Amino acid sequence: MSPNVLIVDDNRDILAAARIALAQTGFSVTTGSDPEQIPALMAKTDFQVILLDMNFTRGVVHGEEGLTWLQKIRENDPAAVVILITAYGDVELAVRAMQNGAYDFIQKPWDNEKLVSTVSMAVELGRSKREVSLLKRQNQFLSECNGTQVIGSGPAMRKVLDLVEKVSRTDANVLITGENGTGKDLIARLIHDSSERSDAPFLPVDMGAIPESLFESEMFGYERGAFTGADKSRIGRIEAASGGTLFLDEIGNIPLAQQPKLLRVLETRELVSLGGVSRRAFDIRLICATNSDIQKLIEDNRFRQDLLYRINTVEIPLPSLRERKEDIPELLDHFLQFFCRKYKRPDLKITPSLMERLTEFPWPGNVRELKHLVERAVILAAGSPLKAEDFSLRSGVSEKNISNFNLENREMSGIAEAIDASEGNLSRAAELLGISRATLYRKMEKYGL
Ligand SMILES: Nc1ncnc2c1ncn2[C@@H]1O[C@H](COP(=O)(O)OP(=O)(O)OP(=O)(O)O)[C@@H](O)[C@H]1O
Repeated sequence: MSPNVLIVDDNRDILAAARIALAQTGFSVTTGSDPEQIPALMAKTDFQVILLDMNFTRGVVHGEEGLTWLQKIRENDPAAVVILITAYGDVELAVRAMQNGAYDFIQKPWDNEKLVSTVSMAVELGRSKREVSLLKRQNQFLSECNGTQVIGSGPAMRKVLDLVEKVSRTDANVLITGENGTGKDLIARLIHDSSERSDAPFLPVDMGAIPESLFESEMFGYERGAFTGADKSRIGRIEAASGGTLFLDEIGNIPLAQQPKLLRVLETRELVSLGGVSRRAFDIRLICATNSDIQKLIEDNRFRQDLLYRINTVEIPLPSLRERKEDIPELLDHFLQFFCRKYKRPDLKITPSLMERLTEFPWPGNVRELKHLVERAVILAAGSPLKAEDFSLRSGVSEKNISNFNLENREMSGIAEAIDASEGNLSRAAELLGISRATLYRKMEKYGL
């Protein structure tokens, strides 16, 4: 669908020239010569960009009319993207307009190419503003119904929350490390929500999901014509998070060749979009996360040390669930209550002996796996109290559980599953595992089972 652009100017020649230039490039253009028409036009059409003259009364050149109409437009639609048309050399007025919320200004007489590129950028900004506001509403909804509450009052989690509280008060770059499902995303959101940027967007980007060939255009944006198929300009993820927090998840997946480009942009806090020439400043708080051993990636020359220095001003390591077993009963109770409410089931209980078994389970997929299995148990259980089978610990792996490929994790969960299957009979468990009882004891001790 072509973007709708409204142009309001009392000079009909200006209207005609702008209409021709923009319509030729695929915009759907509406014009008006009297600003009084603006409210009615805005009620009828959803304009992605409004181009507004500064002076409408003959002989008046101080621009107050433009500023008044800018304010009215923004009252009507706070997300409206307005570009002001100013007389040549009236930079002071243009600056005032931008302080009052205009996106940009264009001086008369303009160069058509500049007009088209300014309007294209403005359309993109409006689009990403709407996306971000949708994302914000989704985030809010998710945290309300999914409980972004961070559960865990044991010493390991208290240490994490203490760090979170300290970094939230600053704008420092944070690196969150931990196995899959330990809550890296949750902690990143918590830092954002507790920071001064909480009213601005929190924009998560999965670095593993961006193909190398699209890295620059996705992150830094691109200009129209930058590559085949770039039929309009687009801002990148960094600018889309402007004013808020950019959360780069799976940072270990950034291709090595792209790392110096990201480093430069983070150092200078300025970027040039693909195919562009001008530098644009941005203002973001950066949080990164990884489940990889980043030091190992550096040793293997797959991650740059200087980029790590840039992103890990403060590092927050998240403990695996095995390392904070004390929180497991609390997490089970929390999710049990949450899913019983969600699925309108009566209060399902976990007996103390099952609680003990679940606390001893190694949970290779960490909190995500625990949450997922509680949800399944609540949906499928015949009644209260819940039984071990309701948790199907034997198939207890979560979709995203990459740490499951770790041999030690596999051994540990294999042993826990065998003990589970033999209902605590260790001779039988050793038999199932094809090892001696003594070896089983040794391994149980090793894994704290
Ligand atoms: N301490 C916690 N309290 C409550 N819920 C938690 C906690 N930690 C994690 N969760 C929940 O577990 C699930 C997985 O958490 P999250 O996505 O934050 O993990 P992650 O470390 O980012 O995982 P991945 O590395 O796979 O992206 C989410 O539903 C999250 O809400």
